[in-house]
Amino acid sequence: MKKMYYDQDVNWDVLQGKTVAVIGYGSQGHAHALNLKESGVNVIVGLYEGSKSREKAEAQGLKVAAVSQAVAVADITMILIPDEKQAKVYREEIAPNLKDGAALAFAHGFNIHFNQIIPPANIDVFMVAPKGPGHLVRRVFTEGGGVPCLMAVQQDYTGKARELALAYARGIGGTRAGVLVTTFQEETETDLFGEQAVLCGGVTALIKAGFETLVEAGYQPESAYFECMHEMKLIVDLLYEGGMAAMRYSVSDTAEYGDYVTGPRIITDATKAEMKKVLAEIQDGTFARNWILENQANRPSFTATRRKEANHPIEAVGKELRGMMGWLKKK
Ligand SMILES: NC(=O)C1=CN([C@@H]2O[C@H](COP(=O)(O)OP(=O)(O)OC[C@H]3O[C@@H](n4cnc5c(N)ncnc54)[C@H](OP(=O)(O)O)[C@@H]3O)[C@@H](O)[C@H]2O)C=CC1
Ligand SMILES: CC[C@](O)(C(C)=O)C(=O)O
Ligand SMILES: [Mg+2]
Ligand SMILES: [Mg+2]
Repeated sequence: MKKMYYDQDVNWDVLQGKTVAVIGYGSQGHAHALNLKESGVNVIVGLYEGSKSREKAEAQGLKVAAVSQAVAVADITMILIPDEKQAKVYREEIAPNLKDGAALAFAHGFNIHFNQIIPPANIDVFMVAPKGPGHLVRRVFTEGGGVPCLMAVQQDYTGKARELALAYARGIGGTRAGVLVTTFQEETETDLFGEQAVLCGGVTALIKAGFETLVEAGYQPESAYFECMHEMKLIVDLLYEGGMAAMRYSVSDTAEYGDYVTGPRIITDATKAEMKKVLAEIQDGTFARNWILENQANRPSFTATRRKEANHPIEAVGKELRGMMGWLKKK
């Protein structure tokens, strides 16, 4: 197995006396800022004038400043605003304020790998990319655990970039779970592939196809929802905790037999061939170009699809059923 880095491998001293500017206070931003602060790091959150997030960050005990001011006082600037907004904010507010020898950090390699941000030579550039949604990076940390991270160094101007990245990963809880060294290219391509083909695109397409098949055959939507969406989390929890063996141990032998004979009829060689095409379009920049152009055109296709997806019948029945689950309402 490749070397994995854990808490005991970290030189925590490299963060002593340093200030981290966390730019953005959304999914990843709030998790990084709060986890770092609770790990004893001096954090300042950078937001724009009139940002909706300001009140929340301040209420949670964080210092907040304009992006330019936060970068100017920071030793490490972690960019945690949406990928499609990063290049403009970098050009206008971050680049002019970066100190010689400071570090610029990312949680995803898109803008560096696809040349949307080209940093100057006199800074460190690293990535700490949690392999999980920001709200879970925060929740798991408060429960004493961590989310595994990928770590990469693109520029090592100070000679300390790797130590700094590892210490940063510890500050957000990553080295509790394990940190793997990678490159910006590998993280960018695997992350885009994973979210499109498996984690987000693949899973939602599978759930919708299952739900529609049952409802179109005359079964109750509530029953189809429990079967295809609600129980997905409970099955995935077992995969998370103990791999496929733990899931197959807990389900009935009838389910395990069905898993073996039917799974390969659903995800076929044709599905894998399509996955390879998706990966090729990520690798050759086609996906990145389409996403950048979609944003330049003010997201017509993204907005229309988001609206259509929100109106899928599984969302209406799910909302009603989840409304009766008191423990979910509290979250
Ligand atoms: N979401 C995730 O779990 C993961 C994300 N990543 C990566 O992390 C990065 C951040 O993604 P994510 O957390 O989803 O981002 P979000 O969409 O959650 O970021 C929203 C935050 O950015 C702020 N923001 C928006 N525009 C600006 C601006 N011009 N200046 C300052 N702040 C601004 C928003 O403020 P307001 O609300 O006031 O508009 C809000 O606080 C990306 O690179 C992404 O690929 C990596 C792993 C997982
Ligand atoms: C799976 C989606 C993700 O890559 C993530 C939570 O890791 C993202 O970009 O949000
Ligand atoms: Mg990801
Ligand atoms: Mg991603």
